[in-house]
Amino acid sequence: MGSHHCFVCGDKNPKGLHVHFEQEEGGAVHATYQCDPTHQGWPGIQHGGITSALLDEACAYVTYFQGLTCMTGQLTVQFHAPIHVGETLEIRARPVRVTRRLMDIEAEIVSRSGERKASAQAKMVVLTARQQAQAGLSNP
Ligand SMILES: CCCCC/C=C\C/C=C\C/C=C\C/C=C\CCCC(=O)SCCNC(=O)CCNC(=O)[C@H](O)C(C)(C)COP(=O)(O)OP(=O)(O)OC[C@H]1O[C@@H](n2cnc3c(N)ncnc32)[C@H](O)[C@@H]1OP(=O)(O)O
Repeated sequence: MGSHHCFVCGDKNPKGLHVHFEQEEGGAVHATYQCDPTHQGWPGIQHGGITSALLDEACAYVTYFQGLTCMTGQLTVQFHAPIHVGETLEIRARPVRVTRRLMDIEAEIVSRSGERKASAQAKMVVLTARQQAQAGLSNP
């Protein structure tokens, strides 16, 4: 569990998505999520912002499980197919390149039947102690 009040994963956020991420060998993460009717954009279709938040969070969890304090510097999302209300989704992310200050991460969302719904590439910036303090994350 990251922050208890996180919109995507927080167990104490009454308006949150309550997604639980698990770690895999090699630094990858995964979670499942069922598309909720309150998160529609077009009728019956999940809002792209929710899809983006799920992908962003998966990328954040890759860094979190490695003990790093990061923020998303860049997130590029591709929406491949509509996500329908009620569909159960698998969310996955994995590190592809790691330097001292940056983690490049790829994430994707697939349906239970294996249809690729969305994918993303993130640049997660490893915060310096000063940046953590400036962001108010010194005692998260
Ligand atoms: C049990 C309880 C534990 C409690 C723990 C609590 C919390 C922790 C929890 C959870 C983790 C899990 C869940 C996640 C939580 C949140 C989820 C999603 C993540 C987000 O949603 S987070 C919000 C959105 N996010 C922002 O709000 C960032 C705003 N922004 C800034 O705060 C600065 O902009 C910053 C710091 C990003 C950069 O600072 P800066 O500009 O000073 O850059 P700096 O010198 O540090 O760069 C170093 C290297 O990153 C490269 N770089 C920099 N910026 C880049 C960019 N934009 N694109 C591509 N590359 C970039 C440079 O090029 C250089 O690369 P190189 O080393 O190769 O030269």
